[in-house]
Amino acid sequence: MTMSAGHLIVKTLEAHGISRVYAVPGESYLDVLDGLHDSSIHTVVTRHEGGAGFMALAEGRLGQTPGIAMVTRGPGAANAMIAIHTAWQDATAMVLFVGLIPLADRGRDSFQEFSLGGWFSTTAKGVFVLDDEHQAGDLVARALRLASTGRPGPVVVGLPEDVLVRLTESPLPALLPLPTSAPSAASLDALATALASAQRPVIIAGGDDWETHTSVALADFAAAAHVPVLADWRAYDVINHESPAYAGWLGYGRAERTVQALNDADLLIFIGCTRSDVLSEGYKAALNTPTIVVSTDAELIGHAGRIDAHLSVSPAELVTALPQGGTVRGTRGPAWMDTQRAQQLAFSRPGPDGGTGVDLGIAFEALEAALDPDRILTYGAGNATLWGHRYLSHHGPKSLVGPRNGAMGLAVPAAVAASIMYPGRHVVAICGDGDFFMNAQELAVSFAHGGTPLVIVADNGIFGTIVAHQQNHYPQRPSGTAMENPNFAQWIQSFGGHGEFVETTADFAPALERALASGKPAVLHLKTDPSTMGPGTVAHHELATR
Ligand SMILES: CC(=O)[C@](C)(O)C(=O)O
Repeated sequence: MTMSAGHLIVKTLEAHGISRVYAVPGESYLDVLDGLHDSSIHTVVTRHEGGAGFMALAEGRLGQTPGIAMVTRGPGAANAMIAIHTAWQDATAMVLFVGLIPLADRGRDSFQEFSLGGWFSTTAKGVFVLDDEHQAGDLVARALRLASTGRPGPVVVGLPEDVLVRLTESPLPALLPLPTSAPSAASLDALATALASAQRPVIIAGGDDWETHTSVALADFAAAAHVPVLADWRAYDVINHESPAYAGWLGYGRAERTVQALNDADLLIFIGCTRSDVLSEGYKAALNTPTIVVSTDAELIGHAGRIDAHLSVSPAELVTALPQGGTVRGTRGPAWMDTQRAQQLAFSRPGPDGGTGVDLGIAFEALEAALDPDRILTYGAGNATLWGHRYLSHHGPKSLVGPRNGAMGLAVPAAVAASIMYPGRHVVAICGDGDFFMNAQELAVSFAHGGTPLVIVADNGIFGTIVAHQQNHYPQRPSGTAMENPNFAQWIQSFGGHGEFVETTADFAPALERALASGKPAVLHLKTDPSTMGPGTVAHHELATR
């Protein structure tokens, strides 16, 4: 069948199971937009390309296909860059389509021209340009595949506007199954032997590649084998927090004890993640501990320190092939795991922070109790996220989106996308005031597409993480870290949403109940104490020195 390259791109996306694209329109890719007009794909128009990119990232993390964003030429690509960096560092599958200037105008510094490869090549798995209309389908199929295989990540595809309208008779590309593998009997034996002789093993699980049954299999195995499981930074949803093996998480704001567990361990098994900069506390913790890594990334990008074995399989391929946990206990009793677990339960038990305004320690206890177990939580960056990390629980995979690269502005667009994807589930963005207003505009998209996210904004009027660093290095000289905020409750009300301005701790729980019952996109604007830098025992100086 004859069709334009732009339409063939849309047909290929449909055939690959893509159900939504997140787009800021541009005249450079009109033909793709035209193809979307009659497509089963739902086009979610966002208000900023950073929002489109972050929503695609959320789709890639919470769904079954890479997330798709579409933007136009230099300005659009520039705005979308933050999501590509995040998807790269976080290892999340997404494809960014960028409409480009016509081929004939190339190299003349024509209107909005830029170098796609120059901008993205160091932070994407691949950068392709469609220079031949007959390749349109194959290029899209290749981009989707590359985004998902090995270490997942972002792929960028440039679409010159004149190539998009050319006609082609190329057929839809065949759907290629993704590669599968299985751990060898020898590597499983070696893993079992190492586990059976370890007294203090720890499993560290992370990445996006978890489903309910694989997460349950991991939890069952670990509990029976008496091995505590720690979650990677902002991958806390890899395991049900009610599992007796779940022992907390690593990364900024972590319990001291989780790092201690790494340092005390005599065997570390990383599944779906690596001993990264953040996990190793800046390339310091447990670098020389006997280590088994389970990852489909042959290069193990970002891994620091010792490796005794690398099983090149996915978490699913490993955990469904594991022996019964009870067979690899050796002489290890439950004490090591139980101690870690007990300490995690204590760490995650909310308590008051003190200070003025809304006490987040108390508010988050109410939040944890009010949310359904299948809640989806989204985060941006900043100290405000730490209350959620510490006090809110996950009960299964694909229920968290947070920037492992520390990118601000992710929480709102991720929540909007999550709520469009999963209507009826509680979706809550946990934001500081800095993070919230970096991409707050994307809440407008919820009104157009039916999502009902709740945003909790902890407004202390400062970029708190940076103030914590300043207190450590330049005491009593805060500089460049203050903000003036509008009333965010009135702001969301002006859209037709539910907004409440909450100034006292006692007012929080009733406001939360009303927000969840409202059936509308909602913002709870909490005034909080700028001198409270983090939850509970996370002291100012401790965050600042990390
Ligand atoms: C704690 C902090 O602000 C970080 C590390 O930048 C983040 O939240 O990503």
